[in-house]
Amino acid sequence: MPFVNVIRGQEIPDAPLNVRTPVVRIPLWLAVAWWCLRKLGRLAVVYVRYWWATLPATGLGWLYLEHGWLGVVVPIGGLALVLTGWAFASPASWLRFGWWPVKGRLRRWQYRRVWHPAMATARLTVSWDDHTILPVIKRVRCTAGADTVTVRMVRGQIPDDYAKVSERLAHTFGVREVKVAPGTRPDLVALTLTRGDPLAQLVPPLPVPAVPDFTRLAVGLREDGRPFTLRLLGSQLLLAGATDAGKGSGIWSLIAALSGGIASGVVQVWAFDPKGGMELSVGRPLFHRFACDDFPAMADMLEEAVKTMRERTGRLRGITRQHTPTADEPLILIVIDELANLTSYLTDRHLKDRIKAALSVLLSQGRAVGVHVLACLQDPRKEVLPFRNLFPTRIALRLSEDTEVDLVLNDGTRDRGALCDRIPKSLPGIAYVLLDGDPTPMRVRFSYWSDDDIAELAHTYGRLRVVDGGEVA
Ligand SMILES: Nc1ncnc2c1ncn2[C@@H]1O[C@H](COP(=O)(O)OP(=O)(O)OP(=O)(O)O)[C@@H](O)[C@H]1O
Repeated sequence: MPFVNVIRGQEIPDAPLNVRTPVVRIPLWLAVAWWCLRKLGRLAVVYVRYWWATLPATGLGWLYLEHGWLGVVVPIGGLALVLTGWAFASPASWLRFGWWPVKGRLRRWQYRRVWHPAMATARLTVSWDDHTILPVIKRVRCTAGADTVTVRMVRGQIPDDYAKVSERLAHTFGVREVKVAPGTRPDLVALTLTRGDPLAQLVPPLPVPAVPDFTRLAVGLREDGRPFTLRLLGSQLLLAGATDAGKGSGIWSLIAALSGGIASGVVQVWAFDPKGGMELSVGRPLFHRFACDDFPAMADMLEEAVKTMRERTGRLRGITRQHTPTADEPLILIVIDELANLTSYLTDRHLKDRIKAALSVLLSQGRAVGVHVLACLQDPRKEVLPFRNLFPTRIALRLSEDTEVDLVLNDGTRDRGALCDRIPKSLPGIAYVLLDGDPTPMRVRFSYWSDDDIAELAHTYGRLRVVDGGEVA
């Protein structure tokens, strides 16, 4: 026998406590009227929510009733003409204020249709107290080839929860890539869904500026369509990539961006090509110093750079915190094609220690006095750990394994979208980089300089020719 009877409409005489709820009889007309009212209310909500579609439709309906078909065709035709004129006259403003906002609304509707299953399969829904709580789409913004979906997270979630399932989300929404970044408020996360690939086409050599801007050297293209620029002032650069990943195009893009300065004497490039000169010897006239297989000469050159650096430091101490390159005191860029050849594979222990010591000093103290290093590395497991934090700018081309990505860039960067191990071999020169402290990695492609382009560059801008430490003017 139940102790308490709570069954609606029933009374159990021998139950000690009956809490039967009263039965209220509602007339049919009232139930129908209530149902109609609710449906009308929902319709009004939809009408207001989708005002951008419902208001024009209402206007057109009114015009049709007042003036017949002509009343509909004339305004639509007129509007189409005005929009076409706008698109031709000012494509940028048409995209920004005309097409992309409309596309954003359509896309928002598309994402909402599949949102619940997408969140459920990615385990981003939260079940609590018999309810399933979904993240909410706040806004969708479209740009060329990418949509940025701002999502209000469920309480207790963090952006990294979304980053961890970014690959799954990309497949669910049928896009090439999903990148995750914290939103403008702590409860928001921004998902950037990239569709097409603006980097699939080869990036041709960029124009060489006569006076290089050391804070913005254009070396390629970003996936958002903007130029990929590198800051050399105050930085040291590490370029990691597997065999044939395109380290050469990274080196040559940077040297090309500096060539105007090489010609005027404001920049000196000291090139180390420990793989026998295969990569860099084409551009020899551009280099102030060049060494390819003479390791003692390389150690001497590095120690000479340290000496120059120390002299400058002594002179500039207390005067300025950042050296300004001039023809009398040029910016020195030390380019090392394969760092591990100097620091790991070298069998002469004494030589190796000399090189390592000089490099450590240059990397830690050189950037303030205009002595910079661009080091390439094929296998990040070899030398990246002792040196990694001495390179403020790290660029990862195609890598062999997913674990290498966080080794080169920062911990957690692969989860945030730097899929270097997924870059196809057919797309050399594509890389991921962290720009200006932004935790979301940017996908970029270096411009491609063929041997002929490099030879022409060297012919136009080259000044000195130096072989294995011996200077040839
Ligand atoms: N940015 C680029 N765009 C298109 N093709 C490129 C680009 N960079 C390199 N390539 C092509 O990819 C191939 C390998 O390039 P590269 O020699 O620069 O790779 P790498 O990483 O230096 O290789 P290695 O480790 O063997 O020195 C070359 O055939 C080159 O033509």
